[in-house]
Amino acid sequence: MAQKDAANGNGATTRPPPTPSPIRFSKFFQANMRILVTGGAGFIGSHLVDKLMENEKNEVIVADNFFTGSKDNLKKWIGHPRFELIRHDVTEPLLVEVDQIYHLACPASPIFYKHNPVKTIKTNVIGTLNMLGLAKRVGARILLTSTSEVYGDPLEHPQTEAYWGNVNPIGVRSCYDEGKRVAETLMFDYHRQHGIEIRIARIFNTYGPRMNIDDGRVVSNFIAQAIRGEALTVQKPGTQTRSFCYVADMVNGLMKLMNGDNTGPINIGNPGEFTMLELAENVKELINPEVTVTMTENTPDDPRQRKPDITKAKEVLDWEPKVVLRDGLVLMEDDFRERLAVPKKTKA
Ligand SMILES: NC(=O)c1ccc[n+]([C@@H]2O[C@H](COP(=O)([O-])OP(=O)(O)OC[C@H]3O[C@@H](n4cnc5c(N)ncnc54)[C@H](O)[C@@H]3O)[C@@H](O)[C@H]2O)c1
Ligand SMILES: O=c1ccn([C@@H]2O[C@H](COP(=O)(O)OP(=O)(O)O[C@H]3OC[C@@H](O)[C@H](O)[C@H]3O)[C@@H](O)[C@H]2O)c(=O)[nH]1
Repeated sequence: MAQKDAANGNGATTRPPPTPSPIRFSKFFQANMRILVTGGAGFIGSHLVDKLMENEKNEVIVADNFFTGSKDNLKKWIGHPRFELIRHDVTEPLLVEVDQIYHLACPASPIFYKHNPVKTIKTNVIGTLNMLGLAKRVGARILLTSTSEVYGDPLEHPQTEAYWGNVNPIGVRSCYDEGKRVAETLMFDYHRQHGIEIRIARIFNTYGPRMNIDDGRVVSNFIAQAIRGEALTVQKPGTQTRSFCYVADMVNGLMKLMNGDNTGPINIGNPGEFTMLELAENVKELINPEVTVTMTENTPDDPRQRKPDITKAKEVLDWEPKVVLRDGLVLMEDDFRERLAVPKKTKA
């Protein structure tokens, strides 16, 4: 029971939250909500920025080092009076005046986060410390995009937020898994010690338009392979499972979490669970029935199963995903075909 309470973030704060800028309480000047999105040039971040920019009361600042993200993802906002883009690495302090911080900066694809593992840890630990320091100074609310990888290779299925996980602390994925676990710890310590308003989302594998074509994650790999007419590379054994969430559902969940009352951690993901062989069959059927499926070597510590229990998100956020995998794959196909310049064959 103690485990459940701690996982739900019931640790009491010892201090009142820091005071936000006086402009928040100004009588005559209607200030906009100033929102910082770290990692906003990336896949999820840029979709979040699109949604935040729809609200004319929001001013959005993106801070990104462009390691996996791109200005291209934000091109429609560059030059907009309510939008600012800063080339910045979150491992360095950032001085901006904001009311909310969506802290996404961190490579998400295993290929990229394993590329420079020490940098990945610095991004998760020093980057999160810096953003918490900023939140403390300006009295901002901060949301961390944590991950299903905090559950490691889970021994409980599906995973609830109360599960403490089964993570290898010294493996090749640890820079990310353990990095995010420390980031969660820092969030709760700043909350308890300094009264910072925190929100933690545990995101499950998310897919959709605008993913890097060479991102290396399974959905983008299979879709690009199917469009190019290449074999779909299922890593062994192929029976490992994942739950895939469409990006629009994810953004909706993150915004509800930020603007709600619950600190989290809260699982945000789609509970539909598929083996990688099933995913390959779906992609093949929907996108290119002529491609073959080939079995390839897997990487160390690949989790065997993952499925979110989203009871808490339903209860406290009134959130659940709307887009089923087969619909989401088709939406993503259109975007990938455009970027790969391979139009759909029309039936003769
Ligand atoms: N997409 C998923 O399936 C998934 C699942 C779980 C958690 N998440 C988390 O969500 C967040 C966004 O994921 P994504 O899929 O959009 O990944 P992404 O790689 O497309 O985006 C990450 C962004 O962060 C930037 N970045 C990386 N290191 C940085 C640094 N040190 N300083 C500043 N910017 C930096 C990158 O350039 C990129 O724009 C990440 O924190 C990731 O861990 C994603
Ligand atoms: O070409 C491929 C790529 C991957 N895979 C398999 O597909 C499964 C999913 O792999 P992905 O690379 O998409 O990523 P994972 O689900 O392991 O991690 C993902 O979800 C949790 C997030 O925190 C991570 O940031 C995200 O990358 C793995 O079992 C992997 O072995 C293939 O079968 N073929």
